[in-house]
Amino acid sequence: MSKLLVIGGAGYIGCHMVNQLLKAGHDLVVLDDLSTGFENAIVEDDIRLVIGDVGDRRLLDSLFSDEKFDGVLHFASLIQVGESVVEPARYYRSNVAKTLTLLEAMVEHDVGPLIFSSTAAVFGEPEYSPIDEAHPQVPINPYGASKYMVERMLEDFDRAYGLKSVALRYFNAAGADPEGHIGERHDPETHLIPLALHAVLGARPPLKVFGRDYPTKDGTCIRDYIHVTDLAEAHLRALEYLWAGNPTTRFNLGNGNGFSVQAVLDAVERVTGQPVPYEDAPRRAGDPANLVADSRAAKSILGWNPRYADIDTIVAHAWAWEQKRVKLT
Ligand SMILES: NC(=O)c1ccc[n+]([C@@H]2O[C@H](COP(=O)([O-])OP(=O)(O)OC[C@H]3O[C@@H](n4cnc5c(N)ncnc54)[C@H](O)[C@@H]3O)[C@@H](O)[C@H]2O)c1
Ligand SMILES: O=c1ccn([C@@H]2O[C@H](COP(=O)(O)OP(=O)(O)O[C@H]3O[C@H](CO)[C@@H](O)[C@H](O)[C@H]3O)[C@@H](O)[C@H]2O)c(=O)[nH]1
Repeated sequence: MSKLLVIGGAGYIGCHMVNQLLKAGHDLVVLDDLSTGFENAIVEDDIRLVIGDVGDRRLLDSLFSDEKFDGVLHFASLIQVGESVVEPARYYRSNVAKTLTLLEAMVEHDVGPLIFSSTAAVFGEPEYSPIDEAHPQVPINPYGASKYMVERMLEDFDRAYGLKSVALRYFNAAGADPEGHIGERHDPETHLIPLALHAVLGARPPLKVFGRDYPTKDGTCIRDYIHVTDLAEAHLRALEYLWAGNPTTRFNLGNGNGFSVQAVLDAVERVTGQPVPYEDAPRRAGDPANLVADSRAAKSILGWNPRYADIDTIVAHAWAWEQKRVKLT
């Protein structure tokens, strides 16, 4: 059993990670400021939740003095691309400066290794597809740039101070815990699958399809949707990889299958048995036409094998969660 610090563990991906780490028998402390997360997303008993900011150096010093951690998983970040263009200062402060504070504290207290939540947005407009780890990194918005900067810091911190890390670049995180206890809860919600499900439930106005004039088969944008449980599994594998003494690196995480916005709406109709109310809308600024991962490195090096690659399964798990949420409210 290892002792782990999960930062941002009350958020969407973090709470699925907490669930999986507990199932794997690890001992956890969650640090979260609850700015976008939910205390009741941590459904398990006996977890120490520290409510605080990852940029609070005194808090980190006391946490790292109190407990001896075998690793840190860092999910805490601002995550909205559009907002990052309008408020870059907040994004660089939150995602870069606060992460730097964390890295400094980890080095000083000799804590490691680190698993960092990165994103496909570090690549910008793709030059080829599927996107592998060698693809040039030219982020086109402050959100992607902030994650790219942290990736660079991680390389430098390894070289200079020996801090070992893996940056995991998620493509489109989707779905929910197959057992139905937890799921996606962003406020405001900006992601396609929950918005389409909310439109089916009548909880929101019709979904806006952002652009039908992309150079794709049906004119809508293509993305690689990866189940949140499979993402969590990759973190466990990445921890084991680092504990085995392997070097600092980064991996792209997706299924390698692209689904257009229209194909996702078709899947939502198949799963819910109801049409998705939608209207066509102009393109959303900053959306690349096609983002699909080449995850062969994660598969061969980490032994990662996504279990829920089927888009209907991903949507079905999200649908089960959304129906439960509606009953809860
Ligand atoms: N959702 C996706 O599709 C996606 C895709 C690629 C990468 N990511 C990355 O995955 C990570 C998690 O994303 P998510 O969708 O779960 O987001 P989320 O907003 O649901 O979770 C983030 C969590 O971090 C906490 N947090 C934010 N700032 C904090 C701070 N300063 N101190 C302490 N806690 C703080 C929030 O309260 C929240 O619980 C992020 O780093 C994001 O950039 C997400
Ligand atoms: O109301 C909506 C919402 C989304 N879309 C489209 O659906 C696709 C997926 O959009 P969304 O679910 O918002 O995800 P992305 O914008 O692809 O971004 C996600 O995936 C990125 C990596 O691929 C991460 O960096 C981001 O954090 C994460 O939000 C895009 O083509 C959008 O244009 C719509 O047409 N209508």
